[in-house]
Amino acid sequence: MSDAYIALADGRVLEARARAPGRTRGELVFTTAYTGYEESLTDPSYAEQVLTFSYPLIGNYGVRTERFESESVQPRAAVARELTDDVAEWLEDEGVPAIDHLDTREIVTTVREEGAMACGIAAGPDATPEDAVEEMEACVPMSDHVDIGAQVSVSEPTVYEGGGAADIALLDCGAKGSIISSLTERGADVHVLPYDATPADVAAVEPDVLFVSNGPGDPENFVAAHEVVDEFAGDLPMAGICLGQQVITSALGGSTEKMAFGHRGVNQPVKDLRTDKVVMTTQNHGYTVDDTGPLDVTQVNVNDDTVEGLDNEELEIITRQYHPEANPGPHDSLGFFDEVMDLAQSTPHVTAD
Ligand SMILES: NC(=O)CC[C@H](N)C(=O)O
Repeated sequence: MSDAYIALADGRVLEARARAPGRTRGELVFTTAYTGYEESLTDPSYAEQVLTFSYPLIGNYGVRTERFESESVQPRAAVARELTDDVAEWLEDEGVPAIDHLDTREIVTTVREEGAMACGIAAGPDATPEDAVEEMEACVPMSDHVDIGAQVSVSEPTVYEGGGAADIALLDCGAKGSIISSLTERGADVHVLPYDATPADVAAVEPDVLFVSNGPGDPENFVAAHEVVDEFAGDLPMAGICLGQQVITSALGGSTEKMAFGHRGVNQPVKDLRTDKVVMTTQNHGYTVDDTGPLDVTQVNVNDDTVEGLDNEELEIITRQYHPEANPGPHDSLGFFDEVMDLAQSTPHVTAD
């Protein structure tokens, strides 16, 4: 008798073992990362998703809060072939359902073939397959989570001091902690602003750079962030990571589209078109830039040619689709933050009036 079930939108229901009880639903995605489960499970970009680990053993070096990217577990549920007790207990304490002892290869191949899909999970002594199906049927498409930013953003402005070398206004659409620390470590004061900050809120911190963070869900739903980008383009240098790249691009007249199953892992090869150099990158996204608008493509994914880096020298904009801050993942692309610091030195400040 199983005590956990996962129902997929294609009609399949898989039996599993409950490791943290509960019922939930979300968009079923997978990561191929073989390390960094603490960082992935606390990455706000996973809100409203059910995260499957393709690597079979998750938790073999414990759980340490120093590695967390935010204060709570962000995916709706975790799925792995085998979760250690440390991870299972952490997820149970956080009230996040977790299941293991199922064929995660079947989930990965299904998502690869059919795309990210709705799923429902029921785990615990009284769980039934019907409960999981009921959850799956109540799951809404990711783009219907129109105010997803409210789940993951600060509600009040918060300043992280790094020494005053620059003032960076960071629109927190669900920022990973290591994006903030990558900037403070380079001397910047980071003014973290809510995802729905107004242009006046941004001007009030007199920033040298506007930085749009990573975040969950459909970038088109971050309407206020689009308005801020539109307002300051040309007057203030801008940088963005992942959702930040997507928001900046579409605010300037480009567009984004949903990918079949996205990129999630720590070994995605990215080629810089100006240097021909290839680096390994950390990724976690389900949308991609389609039309780049006024921005030039600087970097592409070696596997599928999707846009990984954009810039516009005149507008002083640089963006990345992958996660240069790593955490987890290779540190090949940390130099992006030095480029952001260079942008901060380049122009007169915007001042509040
Ligand atoms: N990590 C991110 O910022 C993800 C961006 C967006 N939610 C996507 O899935 O593409």
